[in-house]
Amino acid sequence: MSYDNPLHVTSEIGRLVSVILHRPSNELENLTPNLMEKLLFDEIPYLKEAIREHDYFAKTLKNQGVEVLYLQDLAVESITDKKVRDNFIKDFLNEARIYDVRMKYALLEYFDSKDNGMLVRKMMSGIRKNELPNIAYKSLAYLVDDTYPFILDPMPNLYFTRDPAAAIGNGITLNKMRTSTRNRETLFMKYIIENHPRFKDADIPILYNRNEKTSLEGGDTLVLNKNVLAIGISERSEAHSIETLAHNIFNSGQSFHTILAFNIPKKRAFMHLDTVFTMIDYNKFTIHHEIEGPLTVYSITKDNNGNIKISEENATLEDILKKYLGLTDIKLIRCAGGDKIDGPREQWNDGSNTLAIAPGEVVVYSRNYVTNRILNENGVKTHVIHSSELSRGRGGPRCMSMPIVREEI
Ligand SMILES: NC(=[NH2+])NCCC[C@H](N)C(=O)O
Repeated sequence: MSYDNPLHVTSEIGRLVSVILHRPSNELENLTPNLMEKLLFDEIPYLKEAIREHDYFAKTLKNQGVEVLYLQDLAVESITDKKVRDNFIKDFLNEARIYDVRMKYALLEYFDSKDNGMLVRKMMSGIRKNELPNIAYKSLAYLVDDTYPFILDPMPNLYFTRDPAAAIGNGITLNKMRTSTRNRETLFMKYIIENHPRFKDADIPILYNRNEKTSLEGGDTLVLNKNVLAIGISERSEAHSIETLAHNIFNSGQSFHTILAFNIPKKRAFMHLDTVFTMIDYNKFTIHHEIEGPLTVYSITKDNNGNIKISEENATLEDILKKYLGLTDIKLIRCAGGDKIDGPREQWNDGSNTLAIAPGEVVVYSRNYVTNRILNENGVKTHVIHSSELSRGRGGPRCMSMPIVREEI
């Protein structure tokens, strides 16, 4: 199946055609206990095993006919032009929180000496102070914080490709991330969209931009169908961002006419909407039972004068979904059946965070076996992947994937 546009995502469940992943690499070897909180990890994964698990994930997708693209390769292929490469390095350093000009210059020289492959790898993995021991000028900030081991912080969350950018229809959101730790990740997709031969001439609508003031992350954006989006107002995505996005989407000439904004609890276990809610079939959804309770959903539409209209929906989640998706029968499948112990345990390891690769067919983590069994009992086909190390970053199969093309449903 081929589409005129390199981005084509009009649902969460249409057969997955192409997806962007990131194979974890040395950035994970730069996690230390002191930095875990800042870098949004709860544990330190064992890299060798994480790679093995991730390769299995990629193989599972390829075996189902999915084209797997890697973020690192796309980034390298986007900077073949010398001018683009120079700008890329410049932008990267400007966002790296290195304020001393001489330090910046030393890094510029260091990056200049690398080929494109090594350049991208180093940007991702971070630079330890002891990698550049002979740096001629050490800034006061460098010297004062003697115990801080990095000149450039690593980006261990890169393998969650879902979050820094998201395809919606033929457009893309280049996200403004909630934390500065993840904000640098979005630069890669910006350069890819602007410069990679696969994307650069396609005139892709930018539905949200990384220089916005308020945050929006891809784990909060779900394309329910070609007319309706669900977006989380969450720990990571702010209400104002959703209004801006609504405005841009309604004016992008696409078929989307409604955004359902889910106001979910602002806490780490629920960081994005997709940690508590995903769509897995025409009428089936995974859900963490704690969001069924008091949950406010706002519908955002456009009135006849082209203005944005917001109304609070006073109905159950089930009725809201029925109403907006035009369905008569809906199944909400609770994480671990809503059990008081298994539910939160499996949700913590992304039991609800499934990646649909076709209607009723999902990729799931092996460790969430209670939820997986319930999915099977409900007629959902599960492709089970290993999950000892990958899950330590608090993200599941949906977080680890950025679909760019799905078949229409
Ligand atoms: N779409 C998602 N749920 N992504 C999960 C990202 C996990 C990552 N450690 C973070 O805190 O940002």
